[in-house]
Amino acid sequence: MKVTVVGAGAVGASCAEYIAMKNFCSEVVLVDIKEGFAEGKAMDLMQTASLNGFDTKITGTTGDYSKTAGSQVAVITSGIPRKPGMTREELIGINAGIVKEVTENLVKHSPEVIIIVVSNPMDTMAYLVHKTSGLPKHKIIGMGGALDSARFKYRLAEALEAPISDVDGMVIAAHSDTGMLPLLSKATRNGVPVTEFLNDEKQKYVIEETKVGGATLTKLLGTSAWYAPGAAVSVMVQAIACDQKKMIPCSLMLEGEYGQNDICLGVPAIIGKNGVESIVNVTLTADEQLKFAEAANAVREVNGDLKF
Ligand SMILES: NC(=O)c1ccc[n+]([C@@H]2O[C@H](COP(=O)([O-])OP(=O)(O)OC[C@H]3O[C@@H](n4cnc5c(N)ncnc54)[C@H](O)[C@@H]3O)[C@@H](O)[C@H]2O)c1
Ligand SMILES: O=C(O)C[C@H](O)C(=O)O
Repeated sequence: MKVTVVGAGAVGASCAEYIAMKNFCSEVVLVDIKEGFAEGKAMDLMQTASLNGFDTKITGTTGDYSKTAGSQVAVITSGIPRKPGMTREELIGINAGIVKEVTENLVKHSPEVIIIVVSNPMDTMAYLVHKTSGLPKHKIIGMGGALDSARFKYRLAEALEAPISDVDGMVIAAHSDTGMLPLLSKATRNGVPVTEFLNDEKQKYVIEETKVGGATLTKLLGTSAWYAPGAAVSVMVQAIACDQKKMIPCSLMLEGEYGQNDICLGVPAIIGKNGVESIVNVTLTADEQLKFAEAANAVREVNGDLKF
């Protein structure tokens, strides 16, 4: 499988590295706008191949999309990241233009491509790709839930004082500081609801720390995170490449599911060779339904700032 990653910055390079290390792709093409940057990252990564034992060929290009032709999957990470104190939504002014232009270039050279959208504000950028790419809806997947769920599991393991392999859980709704919905009611430790182990204070801690997971790292790093985002994308690319039919929460165009229409929001989905194989309808509590609807209202407002 040939995969293109647009944006050879922190997330793009990390994602290319994880994909290569897992050795399931024949080729990864990195694209960046900064002269020589993608070529340099590709060369540096290729020089880890003999050390890390992978055969994936990684190449780089400065904006030559003919090199991406025939990609089955493309990941859009191009755009600016937030700085401490900013919200993801504040990035829309710069990132919308970048994501639109990149999408047009990708589809021109790979009309059958499946696009994974990473650039922020991600739910709105995924919506923009739907409105501008002409691709069918099962081929556009926003990455947020996979990362947020990994952070949820990290916080659950911390609160439970348990190994992460013992815990399971999922985050849906918006990829934003306020609109994330960690499904505590469904989270388990080896099949036992975590609510049986955690008191109210610990439950609240896990939920709040999960929601601001990206902001916490941005404050510590001075820019946003890249290892877990890169790993989350690689899991999604592998689910497509290997037709795993894995259930992963992703930001998808909703047409009636979860009571929403004409919006991209995080919902559990089965991911396989066609991209989105199906959306999974999970029964939410009344409180979760309310929070999901509130998150949708907030994302809809941000989408209103888009110009097509
Ligand atoms: N959805 C998520 O969960 C998630 C997670 C982490 C980061 N992000 C977002 O991903 C984006 C990238 O973050 P980063 O930390 O990698 O930033 P970064 O600055 O390290 O890398 C971005 C790269 O995009 C390139 N770029 C800009 N315009 C381009 C264009 N038109 N064509 C090709 N390349 C272009 C830049 O030159 C840069 O190398 C940000 O918007 C960030 O908010 C999203
Ligand atoms: O927090 C950010 O701005 C980047 C990304 O969305 C993340 O969650 O790490």
